[in-house]
Amino acid sequence: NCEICQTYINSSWKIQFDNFCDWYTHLLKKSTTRTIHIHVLGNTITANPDNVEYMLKTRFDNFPKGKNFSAILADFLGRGIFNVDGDLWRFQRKITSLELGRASVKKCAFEVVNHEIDQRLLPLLASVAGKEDEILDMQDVFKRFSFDSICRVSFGLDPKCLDLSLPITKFAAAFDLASKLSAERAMTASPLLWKVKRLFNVGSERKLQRAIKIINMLAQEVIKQRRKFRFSEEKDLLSRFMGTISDEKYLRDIVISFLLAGRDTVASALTSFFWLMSKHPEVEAGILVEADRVIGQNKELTSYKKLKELHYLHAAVYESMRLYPPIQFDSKFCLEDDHLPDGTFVKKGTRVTYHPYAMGRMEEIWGPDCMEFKPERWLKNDGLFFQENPFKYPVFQAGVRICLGKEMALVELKSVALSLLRRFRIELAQPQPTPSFSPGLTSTFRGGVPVLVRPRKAPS
Ligand code: HEM
Repeated sequence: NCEICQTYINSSWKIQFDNFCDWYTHLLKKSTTRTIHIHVLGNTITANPDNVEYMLKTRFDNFPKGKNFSAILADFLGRGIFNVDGDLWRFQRKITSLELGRASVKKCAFEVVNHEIDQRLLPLLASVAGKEDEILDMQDVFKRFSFDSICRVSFGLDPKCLDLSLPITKFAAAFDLASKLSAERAMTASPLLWKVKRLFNVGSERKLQRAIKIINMLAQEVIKQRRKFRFSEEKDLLSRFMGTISDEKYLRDIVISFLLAGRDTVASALTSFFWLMSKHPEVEAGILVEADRVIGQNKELTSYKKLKELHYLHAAVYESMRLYPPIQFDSKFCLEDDHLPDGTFVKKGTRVTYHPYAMGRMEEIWGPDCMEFKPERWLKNDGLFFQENPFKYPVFQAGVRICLGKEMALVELKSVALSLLRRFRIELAQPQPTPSFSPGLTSTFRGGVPVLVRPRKAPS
């Protein structure tokens, strides 16, 4: 009898909303506690920062990923860090945070990313700049860029050196499909539906298994090449794992989790950032003015230290992910009956989801102008960036399992933004008033983002 569940089952939310997350945002705004429950999914969803802090920090142990959710992603992510709790998670988190936390890795990430930009991204854009008939899908370009970057930083490999039986685009398509079909599993009213399909290897489950097979080939090749290049002498994340794990399947799961972590999130953040830039020339101008002041006119960015001095750019990147978080929502599983700080009772076994996309649109968190794109909201009077409470902005998650690649991601986002904006003006090839997202584990623009690239008259 629940109206919301009826709307979910017959998909009638599509009449009013372009995106599923917009419908949830609407429901969460109407709720006085900013928490709702979708009975048919057994899912409590919240946009209340106190609840988010409670589940991600205060009562972290009572809100793990859980077996039900892990089962949904098990075929795709196996025992990779994104899909496990307990000792398996602690082990991978420890190795990863030690490796990614090293100052030398941050410096190396800056160098790798800027090398990728200079050698691949800029020449690609320059080759189409100013040509009216050359349309580029920025989303696709950013997926390639972030794939190369994560392979080089985390695995110490350039994808070009992989001896692949299929073109890299086939792997990319398989990745996108596996992410979409795995996310769709989570949206079915009963897990029985996809489990039966998997048992008989039919429909979407058949496609998913095929995509996973292709992804496994890629991960296998990464491990093979790393071994060939004498991993023990190298210092990269994969070599660290290979030094302690001999189980090939486990290593493969780890590689796949890092590809997903590093490729899709960064590509998604860059895509929505440039989509917003095409609509906000005043912000673009602000970034260029700051760059000229801090780096110097006609001078190139040469150090990680200088990048950190670009506060307006940093604010613009944060602001863009406030409105368009790469991971729009994220779910945990309640182990024992609990009460959230807003008074919501959560029964043992319930899926509990925090919703960064909706949280970025809440007036009580961001004020009455919450729907506007305003990097200034992140700056103090002295123009320095001000870090908001992470539980109000859980774009990188927050608390005990906060994203381990945050710093690396910010280096990538800011370096790409700066390099491209200083050389080109990127315009949408077709008007696209609001983004429409396709289902997936990370937010993806349906149909990509086709653009025209124009050279800037004089480099600023
Ligand atoms: C804009 C880019 C990024 C965003 C928005 C982002 C966001 C997130 C979020 C929301 C989670 C929690 C996911 C979950 O538990 O279900 C997460 C976890 C994680 N992220 Fe990121 N991420 C980004 C880039 C990266 C990059 C480049 C890496 C590189 C290695 C990375 C590595 C990780 C890892 C290892 C975890 C798992 C942490 C754990 O479970 O303890 N992320 N990230």
